[in-house]
Amino acid sequence: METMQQEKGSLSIHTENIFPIIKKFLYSDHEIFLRELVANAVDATQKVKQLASMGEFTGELGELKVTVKLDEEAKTVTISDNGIGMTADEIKKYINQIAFSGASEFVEKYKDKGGEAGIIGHFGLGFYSAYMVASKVEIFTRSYRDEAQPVRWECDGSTEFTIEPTVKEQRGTDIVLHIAPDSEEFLQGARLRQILEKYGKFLPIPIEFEEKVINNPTPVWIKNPADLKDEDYLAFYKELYPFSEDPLFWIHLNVDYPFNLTGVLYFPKLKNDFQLQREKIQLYSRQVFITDEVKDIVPDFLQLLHGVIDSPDIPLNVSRSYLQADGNVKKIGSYITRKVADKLAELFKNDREGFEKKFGDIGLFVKYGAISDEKFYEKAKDFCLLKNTEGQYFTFDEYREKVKENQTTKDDRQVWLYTSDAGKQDAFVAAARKKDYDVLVLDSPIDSHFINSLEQKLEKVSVKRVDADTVDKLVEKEIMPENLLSEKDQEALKSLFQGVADNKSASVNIEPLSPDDLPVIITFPEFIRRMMDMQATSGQRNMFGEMPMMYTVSVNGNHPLVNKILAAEDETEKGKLAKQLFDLALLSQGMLSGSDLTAFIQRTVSTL
Ligand SMILES: Nc1ncnc2c1ncn2[C@@H]1O[C@H](COP(=O)(O)OP(=O)(O)OP(=O)(O)O)[C@@H](O)[C@H]1O
Repeated sequence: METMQQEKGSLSIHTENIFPIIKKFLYSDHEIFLRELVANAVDATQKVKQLASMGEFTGELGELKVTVKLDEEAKTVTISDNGIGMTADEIKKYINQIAFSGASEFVEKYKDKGGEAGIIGHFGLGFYSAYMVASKVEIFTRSYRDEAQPVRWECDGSTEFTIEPTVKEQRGTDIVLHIAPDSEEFLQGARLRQILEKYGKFLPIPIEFEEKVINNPTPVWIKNPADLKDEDYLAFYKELYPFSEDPLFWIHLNVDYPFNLTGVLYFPKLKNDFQLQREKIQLYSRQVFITDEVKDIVPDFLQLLHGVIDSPDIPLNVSRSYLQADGNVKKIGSYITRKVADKLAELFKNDREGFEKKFGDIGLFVKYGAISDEKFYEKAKDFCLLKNTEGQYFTFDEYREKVKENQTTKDDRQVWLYTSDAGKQDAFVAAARKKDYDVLVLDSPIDSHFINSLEQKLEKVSVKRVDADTVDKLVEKEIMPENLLSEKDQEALKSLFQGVADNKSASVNIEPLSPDDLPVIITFPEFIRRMMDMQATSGQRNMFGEMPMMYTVSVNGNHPLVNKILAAEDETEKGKLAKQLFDLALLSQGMLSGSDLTAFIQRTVSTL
């Protein structure tokens, strides 16, 4: 065994203040010290295992593990491993120089940008992150090399360190943190356990804390898909999200070129509430949890999925703007997008019926993807389904065929009709169905955006809500019914109803509808209504401000009751009739409320 003596030295530091700076920058994320030190300990065990497999280490490997110990009285937290260990020279090189250069590089880079969100928790500051919580750190280590002298290193966060021979029986490293007075929260067992479970739940070797192993070293994503059953994937889902409903299906990701990535993505039952996203995709790097804020790595719509992505190729120690420009990160986004689209296409092709049943739960996701990602749309256009009021499902092409005959306008455009609420818009749906028009159900919060993007993408298709116009005008045909009323009668009706509506947002039209249609119909012009809907769902302050919804009052010139108004002698009688018909139209659109509704009911009762 080589002999060594105590040695003192000074870290080659350009600024004396590095530790206070580290402390300040990492303010919000002190807890990652444990992630960093445990990850180093795991790496050390992996290294000795690798040496053994290459025949460079022939001793007893033993059961490789990492142990975290808390000593409340001594105010220390110790991270121990039986990994590769370090010689005195290695400590000098790896701890005094390399680890330190990592820390000083960090400070150099970010000293002016301490506030930039995102960098902080992601930056693997490595060994020196110990000084965020410790006033003094000791290392006891014994290298795997037989002849190596065990050493003890100590540094109190100043630029001075001590290194000296020590006694240590076992191969490996103990890192002893003397917790600083301002970090005593880390002297609580429950807090340490919480941090270990957050970052270390799937580390590849056992992590022991308070006599219990806290991790599952072989999560499904690192296994071979061929060896896994559905139960395994479902059990893993429960492990990730104990309180969630089972997912619908999943994709096992596995790629090693041009970047390294494994993972499992699950499709949850989304229903219609994509605002309520509690569970998130978790990002790991070699089984170390990094974050569940993946918005710079995974395209927005994919964030509706759940599961795990593990990639050592995602740069974590850089700022957000850099991340977005990073080539690997972009490729990862498009790889996942392609995999997800392929999986959906395969499900659609192999089991159309099953796919239709699931569509209620994944439609929101598919539509969101189709709107926001051109490449996804290219695939999704063949499996994105439209459902009609009869509960039948169609692809875009199938639907085009279905309505071609009956819903093509005189200028050769198709009009696709939809309802956003089949119950409320029942009268309009019924009118359209009577004309043999098909009506789609598009009632999810994303649909106003989806419809807009459909119109831009599909040639010669307009999409209109059933109450966007009177039924004859929804699909403008060659032959429009003629107006039988005289100009004078039309004028008279117009000013009568304008008076009754008493509303600047209402415009009155006299129209030659069928006598079977309702006498007065209130409709909302598609374009403005949709823009307002879109702004409401995207939660922006909108350019329409508090503007009331514009609507059209269509008076059916061919209805007997309208003729009765014209025939009435007395002006008050005319007014009364018109008011009653107008209120009925409001009622059918759910727009009659408060004292107007009460008055309407009383008036109606008194006529019976
Ligand atoms: N428990 C340990 N056992 C053996 N060597 C260790 C241990 N902890 C640290 N080291 C050595 O010290 C070096 C520096 O560690 P540090 O954590 O600062 O940086 P890193 O692990 O190389 O990178 P990162 O910044 O990503 O953590 C390691 O590369 C390793 O060689």
